[in-house]
Amino acid sequence: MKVGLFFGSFNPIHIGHLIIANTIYDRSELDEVWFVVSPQNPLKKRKSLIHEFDRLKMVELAIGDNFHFRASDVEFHMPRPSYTIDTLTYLSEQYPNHQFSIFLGSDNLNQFKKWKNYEQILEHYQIYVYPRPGEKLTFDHSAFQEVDAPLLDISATFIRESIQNDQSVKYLLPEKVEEYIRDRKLYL
Ligand SMILES: Nc1ncnc2c1ncn2[C@@H]1O[C@H](COP(=O)(O)OP(=O)(O)OP(=O)(O)O)[C@@H](O)[C@H]1O
Ligand SMILES: O=C(O)c1ccc[n+]([C@@H]2O[C@H](COP(=O)([O-])O)[C@@H](O)[C@H]2O)c1
Repeated sequence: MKVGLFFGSFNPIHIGHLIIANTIYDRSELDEVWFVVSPQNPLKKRKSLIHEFDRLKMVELAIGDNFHFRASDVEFHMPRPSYTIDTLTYLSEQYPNHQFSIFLGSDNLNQFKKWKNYEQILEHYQIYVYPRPGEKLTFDHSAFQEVDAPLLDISATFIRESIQNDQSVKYLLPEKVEEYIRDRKLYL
C-alpha cells in the first residue's frame, strides 16, 4: 500500500491542509494519506501551541468523512521534539508492506537542510512538494516531486491571530473544527 504522510503541527488544521492533501491524493498513486500530528516541531518553539490531543481531535473532525485519510498519533509515543526521520524509520519497520512518501510545503523545504539526517530522508523517501505563497524553492533534489496545487494564502498563524482578535474564521476551517475551538475556548 502506498501512503503519503502529511506531517504537521496542525495548530489548528485548516482548509489549506485539506485542499493540499486532497490535491496530492487525487493526482498521485497514493492509496491513503495519513495526517501525522507532531507534538513538537524541532524548529518551532511556540507559546500558542495547544495540547496535542486537541490538535489530533481537530484533525479527526476535519477528515472524518474521508475514508482515504487517517489521523495518526504515532509521534505522541516517541521522544520530543518530533524528528521526522525517526518517525519514518519507526513506521517503515512497523509497516514493512507499506511504501511511505511525505508531503512538504515549500516553506519547510527551504529549511530542510536543518532537519535531522535530512540526507537519509532524501535517499529513502519520495517527497511531494507543494507551493506556498512567498516561498520560492531554494533547494532541488531528485527525491522532490512538485505538485501543481493551488496557492493558498492561509496559515494556522492567521487563524490563531484572528481568533485572538475576535475576528471570524468562518470558511477557513471545517465547521466542526470551528465549533470545537469555540466550545473549548481555544486560542483566546
Ligand atoms: N496554505 C498552505 N499552503 C501550502 N502549504 C501549507 C499551507 N498551510 C500549511 N502548509 C504546510 O502544511 C504543513 C503543516 O503545516 P502547519 O501545521 O505548520 O500549518 P501552518 O499553517 O504552516 O502553521 P503555522 O502558521 O502555525 O506555522 C507544513 O509543511 C506547511 O508547509
Ligand atoms: O526532523 C526534523 O528535524 C524536523 C525539523 C522541522 C520540522 N519537522 C517536522 O515537519 C512537520 C511540519 O511542521 P509544522 O510545524 O510546519 O507543521 C512537523 O511534523 C515537524 O515535526 C521536522
